[in-house]
Amino acid sequence: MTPTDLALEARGLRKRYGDKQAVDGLDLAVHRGEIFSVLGPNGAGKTTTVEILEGYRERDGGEVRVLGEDPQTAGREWRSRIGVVLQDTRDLAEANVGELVRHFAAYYPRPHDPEHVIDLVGLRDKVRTRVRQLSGGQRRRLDVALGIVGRPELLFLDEPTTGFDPEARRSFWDLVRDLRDQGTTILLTTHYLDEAEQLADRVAVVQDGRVVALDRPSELGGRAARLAVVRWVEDGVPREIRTDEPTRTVVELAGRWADARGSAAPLEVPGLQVLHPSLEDVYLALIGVETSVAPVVPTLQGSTR
Ligand SMILES: Nc1ncnc2c1ncn2[C@@H]1O[C@H](COP(=O)(O)OP(=O)(O)OP(=O)(O)O)[C@@H](O)[C@H]1O
Repeated sequence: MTPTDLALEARGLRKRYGDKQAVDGLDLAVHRGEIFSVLGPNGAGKTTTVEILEGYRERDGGEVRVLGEDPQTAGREWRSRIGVVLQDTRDLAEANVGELVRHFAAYYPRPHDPEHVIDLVGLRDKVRTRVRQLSGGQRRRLDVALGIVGRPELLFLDEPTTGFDPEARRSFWDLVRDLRDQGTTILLTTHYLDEAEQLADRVAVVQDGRVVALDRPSELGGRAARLAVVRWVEDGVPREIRTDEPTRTVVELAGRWADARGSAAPLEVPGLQVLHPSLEDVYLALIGVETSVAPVVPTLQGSTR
């Protein structure tokens, strides 16, 4: 991988607020053209990290390159190449949707057609509506429109679908995939595990200011974390086996169960269940939260949860 294949790279990133070490030696490398998701519990250091990468916050230590430049010293030309979905457009409450998107487009050298962007985010029928009259979900779509209208090479999406209804989330996901397919690199922070699973090419789990796991969503936590759990109840005692061959395990269990009871035909095994850990189960195990499927996961820090 050459440095130019990376849209952004952070090494040993550190940031402290008073006696709180919010970012504590964090490493991150995002390839050009990928959707990279950052997951982590409240207070893990995600927003601080993203704001440093966006150039809105100074770091205490570490190396950062975003589109080849240090965000702390990069100029206007660099800023026009990144897109940031603002959390809040309240200051602009009196403008209407169409005015605002056109106004933002004018700041960029190669913007998308504002009308096309308004269609893309599904706000065509709100084009003359003032910002303060939009619903929460419509406001987020407007935030996204403002983030992408400048045709950014790198787009930061911070919890973009908060307040969306299920249908709006799905159409937003399609929009994000389209942007990626057109070559936009996307850094997505989200609290929705299904969103990361649907969208992200790779996921980093951040806890206590460090990356504790990094992989494709389907591989996160490693093979052991993905083992199926076969459960049943024997003599009133719950039993379980972790296996990558749940079908064979169930067939063997059923055969043994019937044999032990002198039956030639299969018998129902009480409480039989086959469970597959979801990304959410793996994620919760990584950050140390117990769930009913609780897989065993190694973290990048060397410990096992
Ligand atoms: N301006 C600040 N001054 C002091 N402490 C701060 C400041 N900003 C963040 N912190 C603290 O730094 C830690 C990391 O916060 P940060 O907002 O980066 O986490 P986060 O992962 O984005 O959390 P959330 O998911 O809740 O948005 C938290 O303990 C937070 O209280």
